Amino acid sequence: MPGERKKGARRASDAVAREGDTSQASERSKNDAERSVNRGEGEVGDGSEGTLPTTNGHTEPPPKTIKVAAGEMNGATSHHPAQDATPPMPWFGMDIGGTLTKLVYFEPTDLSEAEEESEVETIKNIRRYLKSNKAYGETGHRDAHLQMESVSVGNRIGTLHFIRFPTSEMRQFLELCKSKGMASLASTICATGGGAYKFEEGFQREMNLTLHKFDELDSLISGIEYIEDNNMDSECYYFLNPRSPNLCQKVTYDFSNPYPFLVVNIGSGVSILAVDGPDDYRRVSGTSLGGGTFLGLCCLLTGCNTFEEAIELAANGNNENIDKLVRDIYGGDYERFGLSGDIVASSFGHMNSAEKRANVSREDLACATLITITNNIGSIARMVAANEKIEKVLFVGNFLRVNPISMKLLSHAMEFWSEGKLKAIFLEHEGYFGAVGCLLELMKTGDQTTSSTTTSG
Ligand SMILES: Nc1ncnc2c1ncn2[C@@H]1O[C@H](COP(=O)(O)OP(=O)(O)OP(=O)(O)O)[C@@H](O)[C@H]1O
Ligand SMILES: CC(C)(CO)[C@@H](O)C(=O)NCCC(=O)O
Repeated sequence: MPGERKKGARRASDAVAREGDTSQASERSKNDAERSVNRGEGEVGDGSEGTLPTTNGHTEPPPKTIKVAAGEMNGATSHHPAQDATPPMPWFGMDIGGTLTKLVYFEPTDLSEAEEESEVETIKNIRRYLKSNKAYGETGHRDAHLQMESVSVGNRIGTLHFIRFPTSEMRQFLELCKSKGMASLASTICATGGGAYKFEEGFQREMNLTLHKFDELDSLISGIEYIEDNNMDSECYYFLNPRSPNLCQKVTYDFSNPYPFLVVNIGSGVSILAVDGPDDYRRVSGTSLGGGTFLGLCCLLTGCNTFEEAIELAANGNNENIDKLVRDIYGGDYERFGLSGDIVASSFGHMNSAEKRANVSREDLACATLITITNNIGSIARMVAANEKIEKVLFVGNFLRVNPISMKLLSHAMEFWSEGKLKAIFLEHEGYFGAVGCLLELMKTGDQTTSSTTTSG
């Protein structure tokens, strides 16, 4: 595994007031576990527009308003010295992953009079189109519940909007961009993820757009640090009593003293990073058994077609019809080594029996697949954490979207197998950090990478 130390990701929040000198931070950490948030078993999002559930299936809270330091909330008529240093609008960060493309759109809310007057119609139309819809074409979605208001990016104040679509729909996305006049606006778009390389030529050919590429792991880390800084009261959480349906609670986690921590990014595949400081991380491990494996196997085994369907099936299944448990082998616990009878001894271990195979449901198959993949990721994360002597483990990536089963399993596995030493921490913006990091890079570029807007629509 590559273990090269990477320096380069920078802490990027600067202008937003961060509560927290050291004394406040330690006060906060004392209170850490105690600010509990309503918690229930998550229902599965069906992706239907206007009714997107939050991560845990609750009704969307109103978009969060972030505190901004005095003097930073410029009115619409004020002038920004910073505006000369920002690239031409519109401002997007794009993470083109193996399964999903994530798009973060930064809408400035501090436009000066001059900017408003000079803003071309095409940009106004794009803003209107993005904001007035939650669905774009057949498969694009805006996660309105994740929207962040009054945030500072590159010395500008505005709203962050979070949008995703399947990477397999890239051609349709390019068509949509063309139809909205995007191709005529900027000569460069900032992108990260493997697709920034794979689709570079396509963007150039179809849209006459040059992709300005950023490394996906640099972007991931800087995006995590930025969002955590700017949404610090409600970004990180963990589960208390993850195994108990009645006692399980989602609790906010104070991450104001973060280093060192491990990031387990569960996308199509899994990357594991050790983060030792703001500019200091290494990719220490990874596995090809990730979110893509779960979805691929589930489609094969159950005939389902979407991630949402796979998760819903899993929520209604019983893995014990598929997996061989310790008690199926021992008749009870394996006491000598602390293996309780209800631990999975062999994933899919019952499936060599024709009789058992005849009695399994699609739900059982989806459930066992989800548990198999999740437990394997949990085991690897635990071994890496032990190896690196790191106790805080951040799980991110869209595999955790609408997936409380895996989050609770990971929470339990981390705590149980480490005898309480390791903590599984989750982040509300799950799979969007790479795109955010990419946006931060764009906002640093000024006029260097993008040509000025020349057309009106
Ligand atoms: N609507 C969805 N469609 C497809 N997969 C989804 C969806 N929602 C969640 N997922 C899960 O999220 C995974 C993709 O996560 P993510 O977007 O973080 O990774 P990626 O960037 O596409 O992959 P990689 O980083 O490996 O290139 C899928 O493999 C699937 O398990
Ligand atoms: C290839 C990437 C980095 C693409 O995001 C990701 O899918 C991944 O980390 N896969 C696992 C590769 C490994 O076995 O380490």
